[in-house]
Amino acid sequence: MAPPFAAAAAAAAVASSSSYALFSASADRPLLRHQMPPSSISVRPRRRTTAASAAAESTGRALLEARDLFACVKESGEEILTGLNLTIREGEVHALMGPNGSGKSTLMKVLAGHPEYEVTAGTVIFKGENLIDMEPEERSLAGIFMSFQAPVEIPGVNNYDFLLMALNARREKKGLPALGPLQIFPIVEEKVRALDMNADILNRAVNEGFSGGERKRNEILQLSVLGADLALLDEIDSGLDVDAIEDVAKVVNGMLAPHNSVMMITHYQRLLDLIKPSYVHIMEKGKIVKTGDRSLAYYVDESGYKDIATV
Ligand SMILES: Nc1ncnc2c1ncn2[C@@H]1O[C@H](COP(=O)(O)OP(=O)(O)OP(=O)(O)O)[C@@H](O)[C@H]1O
Repeated sequence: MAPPFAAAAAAAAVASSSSYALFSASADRPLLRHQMPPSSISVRPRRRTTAASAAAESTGRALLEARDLFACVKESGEEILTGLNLTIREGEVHALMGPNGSGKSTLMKVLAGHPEYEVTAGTVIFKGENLIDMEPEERSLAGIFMSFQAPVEIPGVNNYDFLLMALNARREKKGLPALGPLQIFPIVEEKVRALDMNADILNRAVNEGFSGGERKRNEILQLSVLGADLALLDEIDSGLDVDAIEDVAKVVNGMLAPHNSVMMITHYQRLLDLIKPSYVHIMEKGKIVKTGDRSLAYYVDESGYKDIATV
């Protein structure tokens, strides 16, 4: 039997960003309309930041500001985010760490507009606009991209067609002419090579039958082709071997530009050695309880964190 959302997803792939397509796929409902975050890609390796230089760097314009954010699971009403505050400025890299179940993934999904969650109090301003009022596809259009901890399949939607259609939808929104398959192929091919992916992956359905590592790389491929002002990366390092993490980090670093930002969830030091964070946040019970520079991550172990009260 055909997957229930396959036809809708195929149509929607033309029109929507990957993040919205994936929400819709997981929520088993049809996708809506075109979205196209700006693609702003240039290369600028991030330098290591000390606490002092991190503070000194906080002069960029605020990209995202969350204030006293509370959110619950829509179905059960269970409160997950419990008064979270966060400011991400242009050009910054934020690492989100903390114990299992502290709400890190939920925060990202709430920011991206996942339909399973409801914001019950607080505000989120993204590029000067009220993010909470925006539909998921509008958030994507505004420049938010989320890569999932467990990327879902979109059966029946060819991976290359998905990229081409999503990219052209974005270009259309920006008033740019559509590109033909042959025009974007060299660009996509170069990015596939940078991620050390097999080009055959472009001819397969999105994530269908992909290994865990291939799914993760495919998420980063989407990000690098489509671009984002704010990339939310949920454990892009989990399930990847060392070489793969280096490939992924290289691509993410290559996308960093003065005006775009990254927030990444990780449990591991090694990712932070490769993608240098401006700030590290420790999350506990639905809110950020500690913010510091890279050195804060050394207090985090694989089960979450050591005694944060002593940090
Ligand atoms: N849709 C949902 N339905 C029910 N409970 C949920 C849902 N989403 C999140 N939760 C619960 O909210 C809490 C926070 O989950 P979340 O995935 O955000 O944590 P996390 O910090 O990302 O954890 P991990 O490090 O294990 O990935 C968990 O107890 C989780 O079970």
